[in-house]
Amino acid sequence: MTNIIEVANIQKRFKTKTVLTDVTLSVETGTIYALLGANGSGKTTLLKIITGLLDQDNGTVSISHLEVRQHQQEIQRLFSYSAQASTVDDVLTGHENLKLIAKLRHVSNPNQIAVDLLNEFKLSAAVNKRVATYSGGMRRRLDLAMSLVGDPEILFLDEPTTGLDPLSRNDLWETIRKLKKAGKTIFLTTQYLEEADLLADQIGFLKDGRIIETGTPAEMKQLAGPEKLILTFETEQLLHQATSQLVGFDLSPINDVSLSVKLPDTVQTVMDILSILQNAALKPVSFEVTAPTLDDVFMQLTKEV
Ligand SMILES: Nc1ncnc2c1ncn2[C@@H]1O[C@H](COP(=O)(O)OP(=O)(O)OP(=O)(O)O)[C@@H](O)[C@H]1O
Repeated sequence: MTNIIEVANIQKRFKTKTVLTDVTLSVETGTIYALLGANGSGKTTLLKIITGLLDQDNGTVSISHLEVRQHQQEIQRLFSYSAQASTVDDVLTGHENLKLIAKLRHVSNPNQIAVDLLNEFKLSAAVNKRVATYSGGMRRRLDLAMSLVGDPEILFLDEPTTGLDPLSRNDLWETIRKLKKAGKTIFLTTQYLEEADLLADQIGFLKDGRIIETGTPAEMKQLAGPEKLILTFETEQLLHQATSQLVGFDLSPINDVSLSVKLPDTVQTVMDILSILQNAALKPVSFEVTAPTLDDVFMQLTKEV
């Protein structure tokens, strides 16, 4: 696998405000990279720098081994950029919007491209309707369709599902997955942990102008610690008895009748614990193994030190 995007030591300040301190990341060809960060953490600024819309103060960006600032024109053919604010024209229909972009990008047969993309993005029913009448989900789908005119290798999507209802969000996730299957490289920004978890091959966590953690969703979740076993007993007294039997395990009380146990080796530790409880005739009313979520990691990483 080769890296199609390489970002090294990017710094950016607006007047006296430093937004990006030192950002380094890379994206493998044909994968989805999710840049995760809170509001105002600098995601859009970084995206604009990577796509050459904004100049950095320091550091380098290359796409397909070409330095972005030196090769603006060659690079622009390789990617599309879907900004947070929709760029579709409200007074035009979906078909007209697509045809216009196709003409601007000098694509042959703009009419056919528009028809094909409207079909692909389930917008054919609205082909002759003005975009002003579209729902948020349809508008985002049209945005994405427009970004595919000219068949770019890389798609930059700035918060693609912000403001969408859960159904439209799911639809869009499905579309993004399909685009990856078709070989596209996708770089998206998001505030949604679930989105990063479900879509990304790699997540970069942006905070205080740096990527403070990076990894697969599974690796990121490991930062929040191992899985836990939640045990619930019928009475407080039974819980006390169980606690005194489970010496040497990493226990934390949850409430009067429940506790959690950290599981360094999930299956073995659960078997050991249940066997100890069985021998002591202490039957819990329920037990559940819980995996850490990206929410746990987010909480941990955004905690002020
Ligand atoms: N042109 C500008 N001039 C001055 N400050 C700016 C400019 N653009 C962005 N900023 C500031 O830089 C910081 C990062 O903004 P940016 O839009 O990159 O964050 P973000 O992570 O994309 O946030 P959001 O999720 O809210 O879109 C913010 O504090 C913002 O006010």
